[in-house]
Amino acid sequence: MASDIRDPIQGSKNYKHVTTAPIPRLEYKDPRAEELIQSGQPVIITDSDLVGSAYHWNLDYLCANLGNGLYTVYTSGNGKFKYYDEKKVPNVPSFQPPTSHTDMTFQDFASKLKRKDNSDWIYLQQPLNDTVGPRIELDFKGFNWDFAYRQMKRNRWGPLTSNLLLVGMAGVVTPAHYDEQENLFAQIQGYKRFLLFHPDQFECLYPYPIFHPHDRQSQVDFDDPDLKKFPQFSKLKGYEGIVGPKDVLYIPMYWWHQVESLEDHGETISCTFWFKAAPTEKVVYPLNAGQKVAIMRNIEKMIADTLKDNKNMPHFMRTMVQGRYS
Ligand SMILES: C[C@@H](CC(=O)O)C(=O)C(=O)O
Ligand SMILES: [Zn+2]
Repeated sequence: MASDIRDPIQGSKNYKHVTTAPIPRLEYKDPRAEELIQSGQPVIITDSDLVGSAYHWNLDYLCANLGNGLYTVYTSGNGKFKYYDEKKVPNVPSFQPPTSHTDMTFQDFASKLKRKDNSDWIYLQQPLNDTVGPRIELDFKGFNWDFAYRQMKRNRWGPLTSNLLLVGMAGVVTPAHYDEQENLFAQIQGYKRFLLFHPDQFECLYPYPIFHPHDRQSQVDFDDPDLKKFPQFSKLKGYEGIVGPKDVLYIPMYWWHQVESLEDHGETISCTFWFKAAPTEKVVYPLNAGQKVAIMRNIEKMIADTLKDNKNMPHFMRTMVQGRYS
C-alpha cells in the first residue's frame, strides 16, 4: 500500500531518544473521539468540518481577502520559532531573543514567502480580528461553531479566547512547549507533524524557570539534546502524528507539543481555537499531572514574587530540596 503522507516516517526528522506511539485518528462522529477529549487525551479528528468554510484558503485567496490589516510575522535564522514572553525579558538581562518580529500586510508577507531568495525563515502568527475583509468574515462565520461550542460545553471548558491564524514556510518548527489553554487545532493547508507529551513528562522536558521569557518552553534542543544537563530527556515518551488539510487535533491543556511544518509540502495554513481552562470546582485526589504542573507553577510564582530578585531563586530552590527530597 502506498505510504500515506501522514505516515510519521515521511519527510520528518527523527529525534534520537524520543519514543512515540501514534496519536489516535478518529472520525468526529466516533464516540471514542469524544471519550478521548473528555478524558483530556489528544486525538486527531477527521471530517468535523470545523473550518470547512475555509478549505479554499490559500495564499492568493488570503492576499485578496484578508484586507490591509497588519499581521505579526516572526523571523528566525534557523527555522525554529521558540516563543518568548516580551514582558519577562527584563527579568533576564542576558536574554537574547531567538526570533524577531515585525508587523506587515498579508500581501507583503506572501510576496516574501514566494521570494525563494529568503535566507530567513518566516512565520505569520496573528489572531483573526475584525480587520479581515468581508469574504474572510463570511468564511469565519461559516466555521462549524456548533462543533466547537459543543466541545466547550461538554468538557466544561472556559470561553473561547482566540483563533490564531498561522501561515508558515515549509520546514518551520515550533519547539516543545505547553500552553495553559485547551486547543482545537484546525489544519487548512499543508501538513504538520506533531510530537505530543503527557504533562507527566515534565521531568524529561526541563521547562525554563517561570520568570524566564521562555516560560512554558522546554530547555532541551530536540535536534541536539544535552543529556549531561538534561539526563531524563532520554526517557521521553510521547505521541506523534501528522495533521493534514481538514484534520483537527485536540491538544489538551498542559500537554507538551513540538510542531514541524513538513518540508516538501509547501506553506502551511492553520487556525487554532483556544479555550480557557475548565474551572476547578473541587480538587479530586489523586491529583492528575496537569494539576501538579499548575501547583508547581503557583508555588514557583509565589517564591519568585516573594524573593523579588530572581538571582536568589536557584539557591533558594536547591536549599529547599537538596539532601531532603532527593
Ligand atoms: C503555534 C502552534 C504550533 C504551530 O502550529 O507551529 C502551537 O503551539 C499551538 O497551536 O498551541
Ligand atoms: Zn502551543
